[in-house]
Amino acid sequence: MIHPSLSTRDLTIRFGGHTAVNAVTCDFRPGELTVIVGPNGAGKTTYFNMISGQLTPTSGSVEKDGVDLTRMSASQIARHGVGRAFQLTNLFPQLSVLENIRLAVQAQAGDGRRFFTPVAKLSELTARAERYLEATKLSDKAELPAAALAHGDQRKLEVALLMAMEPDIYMFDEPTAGMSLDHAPDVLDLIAEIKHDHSKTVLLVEHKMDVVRALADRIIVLHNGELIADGDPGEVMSSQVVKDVYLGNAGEMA
Ligand SMILES: Nc1ncnc2c1ncn2[C@@H]1O[C@H](COP(=O)(O)OP(=O)(O)OP(=O)(O)O)[C@@H](O)[C@H]1O
Repeated sequence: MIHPSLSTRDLTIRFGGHTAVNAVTCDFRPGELTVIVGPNGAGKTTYFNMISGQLTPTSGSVEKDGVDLTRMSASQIARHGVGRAFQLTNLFPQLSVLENIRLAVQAQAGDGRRFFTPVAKLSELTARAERYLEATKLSDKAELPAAALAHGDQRKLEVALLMAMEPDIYMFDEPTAGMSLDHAPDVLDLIAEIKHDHSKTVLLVEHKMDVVRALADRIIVLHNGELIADGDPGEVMSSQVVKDVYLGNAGEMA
């Protein structure tokens, strides 16, 4: 059995009297893509927010490769190799697409604070940035200001920035939300490629069943903040407990 790269133990958060995530214990392993499903308000995003440090749990813990991340800030957690795709929060809108990726590569290389970069080093960083540009099919947009990208291309740029961080754990929260049908396959192909790298662990929150079917190695189901099912996609989706949960949410799992 492969050793878990990421674990949550009894992870819990309460907002006032409301327990949004309740004692979720789960291990995630390299080479595995886990899709987290559940009805609206089940606690999926809140669970993600505790793993990536946007929220501090009320109790329980998050551990990566034996390191306790529970009380760390979001940026410390990112430096420990947990990368989450965010909508444009780490983007410089006026800089070109390539420059944005190069800055992310530079930050990953530990040169983020250096004002002057030697030319040889700069060309190496640019070459790496160009690889991510190509992987995300944005090469023809390299010189455009990031702000000028259409929504679908901005989502691809988010993935490029995430790849440039070279995280061990990739977290995606509805990566194709709001995307047109012609752009979504590119992003899904990228995630599929990431999952083929067996050193990476991928966590995905997703409502769209075609996306879940295409990518999931494993599905976990949250309901009212609790983990109610965990396992092989076919088994989980056909289980009675999942059918019961979704019965009152017809149409949600399209
Ligand atoms: N900062 C907060 N303060 C108070 N309540 C919150 C906060 N964040 C989340 N909640 C509550 O926690 C519960 C879980 O919300 P969460 O957004 O994690 O669900 P979700 O499964 O991601 O839903 P969706 O699929 O609709 O995105 C909800 O009842 C929500 O109202």
